[in-house]
Amino acid sequence: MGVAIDIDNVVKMYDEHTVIDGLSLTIQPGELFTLLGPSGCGKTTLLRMIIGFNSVDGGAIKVDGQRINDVPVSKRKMGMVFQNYAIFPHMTVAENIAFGLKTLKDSKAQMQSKIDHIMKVVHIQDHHSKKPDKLSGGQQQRVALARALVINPNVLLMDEPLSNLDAKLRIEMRNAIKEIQQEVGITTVYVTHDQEEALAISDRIAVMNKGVIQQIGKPEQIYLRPSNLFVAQFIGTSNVIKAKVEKQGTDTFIVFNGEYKEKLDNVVETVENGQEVLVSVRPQEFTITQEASAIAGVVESTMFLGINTHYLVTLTTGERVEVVQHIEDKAIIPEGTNIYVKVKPHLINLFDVANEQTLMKAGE
Ligand SMILES: Nc1ncnc2c1ncn2[C@@H]1O[C@H](COP(=O)(O)OP(=O)(O)OP(=O)(O)O)[C@@H](O)[C@H]1O
Repeated sequence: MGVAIDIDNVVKMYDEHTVIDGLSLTIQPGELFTLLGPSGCGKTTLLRMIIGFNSVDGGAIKVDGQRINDVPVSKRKMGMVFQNYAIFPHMTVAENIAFGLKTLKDSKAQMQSKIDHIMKVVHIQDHHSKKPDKLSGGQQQRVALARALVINPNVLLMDEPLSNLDAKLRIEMRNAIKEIQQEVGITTVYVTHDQEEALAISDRIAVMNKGVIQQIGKPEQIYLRPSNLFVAQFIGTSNVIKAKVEKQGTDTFIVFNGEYKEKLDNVVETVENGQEVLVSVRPQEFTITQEASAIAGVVESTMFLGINTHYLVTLTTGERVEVVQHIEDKAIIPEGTNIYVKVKPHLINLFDVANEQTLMKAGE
């Protein structure tokens, strides 16, 4: 089911400027693999190298072990869906989809059967005679998807396909894309800068920054155990606060503000007693408590958002953190209240101050 894609030490230069300098990753057959990163990090550049719109200036791209660097776009058997749909306004839905089949030498009956089939797969069959201006954004994107899939490609490439849709439709369409991708079983490379979308849709994610892969993993691995501070801050919201490691025999503790400490079970052995570290704590990984032994702070602002309440808290260290409490946890705390916060030790992550790399054990 699907093909494997090997990206082996690839380089991309625009004029004299190197934007990707020796990037490697492997995409498994049939998986939905997402390239995630901030604007300008090189996601689209890499996607365009895979389909062949961009030259490969070093290294190799292989599909099922075959090097494709010099294979023309039309011979790569790949389908692509763009942010702006790129469907033709003067053609009906069915004509747009048929356009993808033009280069194949199918009989009329074969073409019709392929078009009918793919319209059903993407749930657009009831609109086959409509022009795109009579369709919603989501329906237009389904047409673009059908046109990419109708040629029965080996690989599907999607570049920010949901960016032009409103928030509600984006969620509906990401579910639809995931379902269709699984039904077809096609190896898919998906580009987005939206971390929530990436978490929701992907089998695996590569987080990129400045042309360099920061981490590759399943959504929950990347969220729970980010490999460096960039990933911790790019995926979701993370507060970063300073703390010190304390070692007592075989036990490791993290000490905040010189006094409040928690025992940690999943820190690498190489951390040293007294080592200063950066700790990333997501807003929901704090607990507000009455215990004076925890980290003291004052509530600067309170925002009630229904299911959760968000607090901006200034700690006595001067650090400002966002704290989220579930509605069931506590009564709403007014601004100006002195509070204490604790962390949930199994969820927080420690990073080296110097290189900002994780100090947590791999695979946890
Ligand atoms: N045709 C080009 N010529 C010169 N530089 C380019 C070209 N295309 C992209 N770049 C540069 O290469 C870098 C990577 O761009 P790319 O479009 O791949 O990033 P991206 O992560 O997809 O960002 P976005 O989400 O904004 O599209 C950027 O610094 C960009 O300015």
